[in-house]
Amino acid sequence: MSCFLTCVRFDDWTTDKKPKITGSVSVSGITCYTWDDVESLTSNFSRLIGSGGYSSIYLARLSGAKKAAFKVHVGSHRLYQVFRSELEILLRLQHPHIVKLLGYFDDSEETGALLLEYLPQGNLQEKLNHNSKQVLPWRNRTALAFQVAQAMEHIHEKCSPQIVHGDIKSSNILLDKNLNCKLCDFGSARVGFSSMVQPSTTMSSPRSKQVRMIGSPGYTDPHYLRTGIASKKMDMYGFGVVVLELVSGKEAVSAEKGEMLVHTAAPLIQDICDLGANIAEEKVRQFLDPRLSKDSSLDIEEVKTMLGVAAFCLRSPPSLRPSASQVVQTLVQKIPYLSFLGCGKEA
Ligand SMILES: Nc1ncnc2c1ncn2[C@@H]1O[C@H](COP(=O)(O)OP(=O)(O)OP(=O)(O)O)[C@@H](O)[C@H]1O
Repeated sequence: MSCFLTCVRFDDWTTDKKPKITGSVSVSGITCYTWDDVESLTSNFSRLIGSGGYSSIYLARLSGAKKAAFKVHVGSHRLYQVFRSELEILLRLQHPHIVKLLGYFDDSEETGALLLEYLPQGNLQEKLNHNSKQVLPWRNRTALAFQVAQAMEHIHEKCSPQIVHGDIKSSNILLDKNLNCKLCDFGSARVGFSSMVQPSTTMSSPRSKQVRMIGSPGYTDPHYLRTGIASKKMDMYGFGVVVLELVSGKEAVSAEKGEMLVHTAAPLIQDICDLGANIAEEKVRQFLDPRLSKDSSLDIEEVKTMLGVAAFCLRSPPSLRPSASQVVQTLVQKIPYLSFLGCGKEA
């Protein structure tokens, strides 16, 4: 098999931001594969493990029986551009709670594939689903909120140039065997100043060139829908919805009634904003995932903290929302065990 053809290093960026091919040995651990390799590692695409609007994700088996996931974008230049954009961003990112890029295939025209570390427990949306065999314990839910906030703090504040994810939602949060998480799907992400550019061409003239709107139903910041301006605060909004899902166990958009969780939670969110920790326990319990009633780790004050975080993240105008690092600080101050879970420090 003709793997390990080329390598890409973080310091090998050319001015047009395309990864520069530097040799035949993979030094940084990020490998460029051939299409034959993609076919062979996925056993001819025999096991589909996920799919989205832009790609299909297949199980790949590396040497030594190590598993990985090949995220394949095939068939159009538009999908290819989504692939390129995600590749360029993942090449910059290294964080314990962001999915790791292991390699890629790129035909430079219309097909691309990202080889990602494999997360065996699927995504958070599936795990919270009522048909899931396992009920996610309360302590894991607080830890997941904390870990996602840390990943967002990294992309928003600690890396340069800063990155807006653009599609924070529970199906973009992948779980490992210990129920720790990694943020994935940077296909909608915006880097640096590009995140602040208003796509006025789409909004003003239907004839003009289409600019792709980002985000997913139930998670999209109303301010972004109105203005088209992608910002860190739109990520905070999506995070607020994810925290509501973690507390309630409900979907962002109910499959049965089509109701949005932000709407059903609105009266409670208002009470939290008005009363803070003085909110009646009864109201909090009514919103709480009923499957947590027997969970001995449940602490109602922690539930109030999580709801407080969600309420602040969902505020309008966006300038009233906290930053990711403020969320990280609040969670660790109010839920002290989070700092002892081993997820408080970057690896
Ligand atoms: N590394 C991985 N390990 C395990 N499962 C994965 C991995 N990457 C993706 N998946 C599965 O595939 C699903 C879709 O992945 P992803 O969101 O990256 O695709 P997409 O085409 O960008 O989707 P979207 O329509 O949300 O933009 C995930 O929700 C998850 O269930």
